[in-house]
Amino acid sequence: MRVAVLVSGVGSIMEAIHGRGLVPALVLADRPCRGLEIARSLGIPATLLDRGHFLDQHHRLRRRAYSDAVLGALQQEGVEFVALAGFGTILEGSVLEEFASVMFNTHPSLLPSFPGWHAVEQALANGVKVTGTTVHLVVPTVDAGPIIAQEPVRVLPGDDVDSLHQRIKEVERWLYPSVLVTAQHHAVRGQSWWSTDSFYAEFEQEVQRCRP
Ligand SMILES: Nc1nc2c(c(=O)[nH]1)N[C@@H](CN(C=O)c1ccc(C(=O)N[C@@H](CCC(=O)O)C(=O)O)cc1)CN2
Ligand SMILES: NCC(=O)N[C@@H]1O[C@H](COP(=O)([O-])[O-])[C@@H](O)[C@H]1O
Repeated sequence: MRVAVLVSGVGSIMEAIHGRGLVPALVLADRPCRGLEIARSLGIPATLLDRGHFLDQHHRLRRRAYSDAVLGALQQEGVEFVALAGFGTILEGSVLEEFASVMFNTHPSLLPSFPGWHAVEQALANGVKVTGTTVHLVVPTVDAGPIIAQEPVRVLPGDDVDSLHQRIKEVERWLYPSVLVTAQHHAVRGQSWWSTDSFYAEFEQEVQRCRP
């Protein structure tokens, strides 16, 4: 299955996906970031599709124009499966339709708590004792897609955003690839494959094999 990973940050989740043998056909970033550098160092085709180049568009059209450009880049590489890994731009329109039920995201909270771009900060600000990570399908409403997997992470005394986020990432780096490795054997565009017994059974085996 030809997989694309979309990044905006340091790329440690993308690196973990690669480390589990799921070699991306393309890594795409919406801004210059270390994730692109890591991809190139791994010999993975890497594209900067800078969303800053779409600022001349009217705000309402900007996101649509950018999303259409992402779709074009994915189609050019024959991508069949998309994993967002710290990708910082909200997508809309045809790219979401084209990759319905085969576009994934990993989010650093237990959705529906703390959606958005500042989930770890919000968990600390609200004083929760347990947060975690969520793997979900990407739909037009941000962080509202069907949940595929979740894992809890305890908040420790003295945690700050960095320390808590690093512990969450430690979980993401085994949980997200476990979902993706399994899903590539079951995912069918436009079908609710994630609620089948066969997917869940294989996913559980993958988790038992890879959970630290
Ligand atoms: N249609 C969807 N697009 C995206 C989703 C999604 O679920 N549906 N997930 C996000 C990833 N994400 C949270 O997991 C997320 C990323 C970015 C934002 C956001 O507010 N972005 C701002 C700019 C933020 C910045 O760069 O400072 C924006 O796009 O205006 C919220 C949630 C990826 N896309
Ligand atoms: N709302 C989206 C969001 O916050 N995504 C988060 O960005 C980080 C990327 O880490 P990385 O750059 O080290 O791969 C991950 O923790 C991911 O959950």
